[in-house]
Amino acid sequence: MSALLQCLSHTPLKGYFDPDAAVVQEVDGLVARLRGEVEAFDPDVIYLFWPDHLNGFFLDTMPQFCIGMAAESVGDYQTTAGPLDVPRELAEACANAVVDAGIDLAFSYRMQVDHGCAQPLEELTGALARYPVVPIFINSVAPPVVRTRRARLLGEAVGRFARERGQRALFIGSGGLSHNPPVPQMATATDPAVIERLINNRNPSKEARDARQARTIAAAEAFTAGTGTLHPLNAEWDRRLMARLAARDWAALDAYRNEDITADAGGSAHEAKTWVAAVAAMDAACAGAWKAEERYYREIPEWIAGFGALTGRSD
Ligand SMILES: O=C(O)/C=C/c1cccc(O)c1O
Ligand SMILES: [Fe+2]
Repeated sequence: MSALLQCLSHTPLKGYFDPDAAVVQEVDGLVARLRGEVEAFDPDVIYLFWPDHLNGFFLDTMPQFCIGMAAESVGDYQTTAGPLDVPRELAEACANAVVDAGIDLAFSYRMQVDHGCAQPLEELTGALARYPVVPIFINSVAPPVVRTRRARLLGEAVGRFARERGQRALFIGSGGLSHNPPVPQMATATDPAVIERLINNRNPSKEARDARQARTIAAAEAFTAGTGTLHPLNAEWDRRLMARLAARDWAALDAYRNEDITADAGGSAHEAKTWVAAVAAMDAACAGAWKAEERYYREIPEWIAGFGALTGRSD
């Protein structure tokens, strides 16, 4: 089967609070190369594993996994608002196959996606709707969150489905690695307004969105200056995870404990489960016949990101 894998960190802080020009140029160069590879591959369909940040999924009902049969971008930070090109029948068939494989997942005919989905789509393909895309949400910010093993099983089920379909498939994992942006948690929230935003903050006003973005930028500035309270980045943790993914060391990957991920790499490092799912999907789609390549890693505090990239190509 002809398949391509691109796992890439995202960050909405690009363009708002940037590192040195040389680093921006380095990442721009990386993204341009990855996009060139996607264009050359010319996928029939993209399966995009993505984490939301309390922009489309809230604590009124938080699924662990959700597949979109139709989806639209909310346009947070610098991402574009508007519809994705979701092939409805394919997404429905994928959901059927995944549930039939024993992975319970929610589904949505009105999925709202944020930068966790829109940024990699725009960066890797040039537009929200350049290619048909099946968006697959993994809860990564609202505990309890799934273990890595469940993300692997989800990915494998999607990969087996893609293999049966036989289309040229691009698998994307968006997010991670170690990082801890200022996302409020129900366990520690005391302000009723914050609690209400956690439970339901769909379609906020422009002022509310701008205020949230300003809070994130201020947190990034303090983090970079060493005066913030955010969990530090952890390059060693990130590099080890990337090596295990590249080696498809499922025993080691399945053994990650959620409490260790939070303690070692920060609350939003759970986003790396999108990489686990995407690598597992690639592995199942190719029946193991593919090669992984670690493409990039750098700690970028300005972007609150252990920033990495991993590519896989079918043999
Ligand atoms: O949702 C937000 O407001 C911020 C999200 C964020 C910040 C920094 C790095 C990331 O990967 C994020 O998703
Ligand atoms: Fe994120």
